[in-house]
Amino acid sequence: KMQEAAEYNMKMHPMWQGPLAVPGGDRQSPIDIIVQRSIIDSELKPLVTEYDPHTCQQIWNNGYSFLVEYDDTTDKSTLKGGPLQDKFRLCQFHFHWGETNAWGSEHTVDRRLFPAELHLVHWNSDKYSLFEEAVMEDNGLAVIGVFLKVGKRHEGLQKLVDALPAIRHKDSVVEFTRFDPGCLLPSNIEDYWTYHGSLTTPPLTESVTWIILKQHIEVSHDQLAVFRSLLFTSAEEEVQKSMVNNFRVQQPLRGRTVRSSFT
Ligand SMILES: COc1ccc(C[C@@]2(O)NC(=S)NC2=O)c(OC)c1
Ligand SMILES: [Zn+2]
Repeated sequence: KMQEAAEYNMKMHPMWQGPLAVPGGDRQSPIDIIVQRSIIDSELKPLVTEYDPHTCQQIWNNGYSFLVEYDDTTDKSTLKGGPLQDKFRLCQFHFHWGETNAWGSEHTVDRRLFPAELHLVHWNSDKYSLFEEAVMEDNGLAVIGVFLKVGKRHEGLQKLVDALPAIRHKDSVVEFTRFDPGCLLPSNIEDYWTYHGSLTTPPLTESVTWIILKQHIEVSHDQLAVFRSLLFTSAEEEVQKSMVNNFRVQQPLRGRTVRSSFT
C-alpha cells in the first residue's frame, strides 16, 4: 500500500515527470538504515546547531512540500560538528508525510516507517558562497533528518501549523518570522546515523551528508492532519489534489556505509 502510494505519486505528480534516476547514481537517498550494519564511529562529534530565529523569513507551498525559509546571506543560523568538517548555513526546512499515519517518512530504520520526516537543510558556507553552488558539490549540503511520531501535541510546531491554511495552494507564500527551528529538534541530538546521499527529488543531486537523528519528535494527530490539508495544486487548477505521500521510494545502498555516533 505504501509502495503503491509512493509509486502512484511519482507517476502522477509533475515533480516526477523528469528523470527518475541519476545515470550512474550510486549514492541516492532515501535509504533503509539497517541498525546492526551501521558502523560505530567514535570520532563522530556532537552536532552543534546555532539557530537565530530572527533569520526566519517566510513559509511557502512549492507544490511538493511546504518550506520555511531562512536568510542565509550571513552565518547566523549554522550547523557544525557531527561528521562535518566545515560550517554549514541553514537555508530552509520542510517535511515529507503520508496520507495516513502508517507511512510518510523517506528514511526508515530497520524497515520501520514513520508518519513524517523533517529535513533541516544547510549548505557549506566555508567552501561556497551560494546555496546554488553548494548543491552541485559532493560536500555541499548537510541535511538533518528528524522522524515524527503521532502522540502528544508539539507546542513549538503549532505556530507553523497555524500558518498552513494561508498557503493551501501551490506557490502561495506568507511572511513567517521569529521561528526557532531548534524547537523541532528532540532532546537528544547526540545519537544519529550519517551517510552520503542525495536530494530526494529531482535533480537528485548527490551532494548531501545526511544526519538522521535516532530520537524522534512527537506531534499530534490533528497537527499532522493539517499537513494533509495542503494541496499539490495551484488555486487555478480545476482538480485539487491533497498534498500527501510526498516521499521518494527507497534507494539501493550501493556498498555505502552508514556510520552511527552511538552504540
Ligand atoms: C535544487 O535544490 C534542491 C531541489 C530539491 C530539494 C528538495 C529535496 O529534494 N531535498 C531534500 S533534502 N528533500 C527534498 O525533497 C532541495 O532541498 C535541499 C534542494
Ligand atoms: Zn526533504
